[in-house]
Parts: sequence; C-alpha cells; structure tokens
Amino acid sequence: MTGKSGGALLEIRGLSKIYGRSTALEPTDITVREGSVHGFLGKNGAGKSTLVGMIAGSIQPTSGSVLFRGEDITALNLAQRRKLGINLLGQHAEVVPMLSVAENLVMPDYPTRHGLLDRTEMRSRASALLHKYSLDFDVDLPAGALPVPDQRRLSIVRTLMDDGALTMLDEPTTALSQSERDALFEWIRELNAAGQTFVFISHFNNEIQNICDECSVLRDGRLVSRDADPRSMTSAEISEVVTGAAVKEFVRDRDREPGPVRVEINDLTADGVEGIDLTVGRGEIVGLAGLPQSGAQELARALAGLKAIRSGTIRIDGEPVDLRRLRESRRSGIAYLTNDRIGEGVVGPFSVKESIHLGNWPLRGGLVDSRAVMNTYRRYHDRLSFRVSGPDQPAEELSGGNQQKVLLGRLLALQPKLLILDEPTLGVDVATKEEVHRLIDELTGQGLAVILLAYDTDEMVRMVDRVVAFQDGRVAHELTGSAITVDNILGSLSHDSKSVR
Ligand SMILES: Nc1ncnc2c1ncn2[C@@H]1O[C@H](COP(=O)(O)OP(=O)(O)OP(=O)(O)O)[C@@H](O)[C@H]1O
Repeated sequence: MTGKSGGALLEIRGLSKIYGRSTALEPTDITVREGSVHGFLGKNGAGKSTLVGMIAGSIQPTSGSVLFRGEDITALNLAQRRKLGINLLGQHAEVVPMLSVAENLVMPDYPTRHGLLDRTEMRSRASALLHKYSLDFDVDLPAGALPVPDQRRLSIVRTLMDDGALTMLDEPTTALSQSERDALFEWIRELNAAGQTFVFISHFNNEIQNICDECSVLRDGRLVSRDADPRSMTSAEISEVVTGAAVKEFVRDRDREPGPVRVEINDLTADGVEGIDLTVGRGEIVGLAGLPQSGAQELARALAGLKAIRSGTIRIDGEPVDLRRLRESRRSGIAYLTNDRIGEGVVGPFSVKESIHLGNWPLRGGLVDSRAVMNTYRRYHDRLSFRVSGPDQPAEELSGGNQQKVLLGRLLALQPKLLILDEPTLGVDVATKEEVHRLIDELTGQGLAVILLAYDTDEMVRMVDRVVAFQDGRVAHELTGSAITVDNILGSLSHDSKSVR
C-alpha cells in the first residue's frame, strides 16, 4: 500500500464511455486520495485519456458518476469543474496562439495599474514563472510562433501554476529533455507537499516509480489493478501488469560490420547547421544527440526538406539528391517521422487504412489498388498492434499512441532508403516500443539507413550503432561501440548539460 493516507478526494463510480460500437472504458470505480500522486497506467488505447477527460468534464460519460470531496459533480461542465480546482493538461499543446507568451501565462488575472493593463508587471510575472521552470522564451512572442514542443512546455507551466486541488497531467513528459523532466517532477513534488493532488499518465515506468504513490491500471478499457504501489514493484512487474504479459526488452546487436555507405552528406549548411559531413551506412542506425538548437534536430529537418539548405550535397547510393525536392520524400528516398504528429503528421479525418497510404497510393490500371491498401493495413496492424475498431475508423479518433503507430506505418510503406525518426516511440506503450525497435532493426537488415533522434537516452543506447553529438550547429563528437552509454551521451553534449535534446 502507499505512504500517504488522505481521505478520498475523487471517487469515480461505474464510469464508462462507449463510442458507437466500441467501448473506450467499461464501468470503472477508482478512488484518488487527497494529497496523493495517482498514476493511470495502460497500453495505447486502454482508456486513460478518456477517463481523465470524463473527470475534467471535457468528455461526457455514457454511464456512472464522478464525486469530488463527496459531492456528485457529474452534471457540472468543464468550466464549473475548473472552478472547483480540477485541471487537466491534455496530450496536445493548449495555448492561445495569438496571445503573447506573457498573456498566456497571466490570463485571466491580468495585472492592472490605474485600470489599465500593467505590461511591465505582466512581463515580470511571466518571466519569473518561466525562470522557475528554467525556460527562456521571449515573453512578447505570440505563443503560436513557438515551436510545438515549446508550446507544450508553456501549457505545462500554465496548468501547474493554476494551483488546482486536483491536477491531471496526460503524458506531460513527451518531448521534454531529461533536465526538464527533473524540473517538472521537482515542481510536482513541491505542489504535492503543499497539498495538491495529482493524476499522472505516462508510458515510462521510471517516471511512474519516481513520482506516483499509487496507481490504477487499465487494459483495453477495463480496470485490472487498483491502488498498486509502483515503488514496491520492479519496472518489469509494472510492464507486465500494464500489458498482461512479460515485456522483453530489445537491444540491438552492435557487433556487426558496417555496410557500405548509403547516405553521404557533404559540407551541408542550412538553417541552424554549418559544414556538416556525415555518412550513414547501409543498415546503420546513427543517433543524433544535442541540446535544443545544437543542430541535431535542425539537420534532421533540413534532410526532410523542412529547413532551407544553403549549400552542400547529399548522395544516396551514390546518386545526388535534388535538394529542391527533398520534401517529396518518395522521390528522394528519404522519409521523416515528425515529432509533432498533430501539427505536421496529418492525422486528419482519413480512415486508418487511407492514412497509411496518404501521398503514396498503390495503383493498378490507374486506379487505387484497394487490395494492396488492405494488405498494407493488415501488415502494420498486426506488427504494430493498432488498437482500432477497423480499417475505416478515422485516424483522428485513435488514441495518441495509436496515431503514432499509424504514422510510422505510413513511413515504412514508402520503403525509404533513409528513414529519419524524430522520437519514433513518442507516446507509444512499453510493449509496442519494443516491437517498433525490433521492426526498425529488422529493416536495417534489409539495408535501410536510419537517423534517430530520441529524448530518451536509454532508447538511443539500445538502438544506435553510432552517436553523433552536435554543438553550436556543428558535429562535436562521435561515440561508437562500448563508448555508447547514457553517461557518455549526456557528457558529450556540454559541460553542465543533463539533457539530450
Ligand atoms: N471520438 C472517438 N470516437 C471513437 N473512438 C474513440 C474516440 N476517442 C477515443 N476513442 C477510442 O477510445 C479508446 C481509448 O482511447 P484513449 O485515448 O482513452 O486511450 P489512451 O489510454 O489514452 O491511449 P494512449 O496511451 O495511446 O494515449 C481507443 O480505442 C480510441 O480509439
């Protein structure tokens, strides 16, 4: 059992959600105790986001009730529940794009002087808040102008500063560097010590063990474990309760001869990188490591055609790549998995099977070959264990982790020569993460060259053959063989750094 013993703050009784013919959550009872940090665990599509949405009031339950401090609040809407101090940080950035960073942080309590907005006070309050979280944004910038991961960071600050009675965080650490995770946990602990209760969702067992006193586990919409103490469990035991089976960690065999050069980048200069020389062999996985703006992500995005290239050359299998056509990934042989699946990933109203083939329709006699479409769908459905109601379900209805799997399937269906993966397992559950790693490893056996960016240094260590560390837009170090360790990667970035990206 747990170390804290507060009474019930939140009780959910028989709460369920059915969408059409699919059940997102079966009738469920959970109690969250006052002063606890309560984890909701489960594989992709298990029903975690649905559950917190129903507690926050953004999703209407099919049946059941929500009690807060003993009062039935099921009939209250989102705004009314917010007034009671129930806050939810969802999986997407939630900022008002047209308002400045400072306005996003202080609204609706704008400071005034003689009845007018006191901009100086507003800026200084916003700066103090950002400083607390070690963030260095221009407070006058419209929030929508920030890169998406930064908008997400801003949303976290915004949610935590609200000082609610119950704060629910749905995968808050995706896209955060290690030092930012540490800062976030520190802040949660401080607020928790001051009496705030938290619900915390994450696919990282170490985070659950680090921050949660107790946890409830959902599997395919059903509660399978309640009030478990994650600190008295090993990571493998947590994975087993979450997935219903033992999860075998995949570690790539690095004792292999590097294949002949597949990708050759010479003297490449683009926005944020200068004079880059880099090769990737057939079947090789090269990890790019670096702090934000170090050049690691900038290079990945330049190769994907998302940043202007000023000079240099790229050759694939000896053939020069047309740098003006980099975005047309099929032609260049380069495929890029974005770390912003909502903004750039085009997970729209298309069905799951259509989403996998977007921009890459298999044709037969000039028409879309529907049998080939179904075959590809089946292949990735089985391999990446999509939790979907069927091939025709709109991709936007899928849970976050399942959307990520569909995007990955789309890239693999392109059969690229170079695959650039920016956080390939973002929001993906423990079991599928291993499966994604196995799949990528298998494809490298067929000659695929891979560039990997990962905030999770463990993922980097387990998957790459070589690490290229960036500083100030240039390649600073390389690590190979047994030198590829978490400590060496972190140490190779900068003297005081604890983060990979
Ligand atoms: N609007 C919707 N229409 C139909 N089905 C939906 C809708 N929203 C969610 N679902 C389904 O409900 C189930 C639970 O989804 P939910 O987002 O709660 O999962 P999750 O546990 O948060 O997953 P993840 O870890 O991937 O974020 C999924 O099968 C999902 O496809």
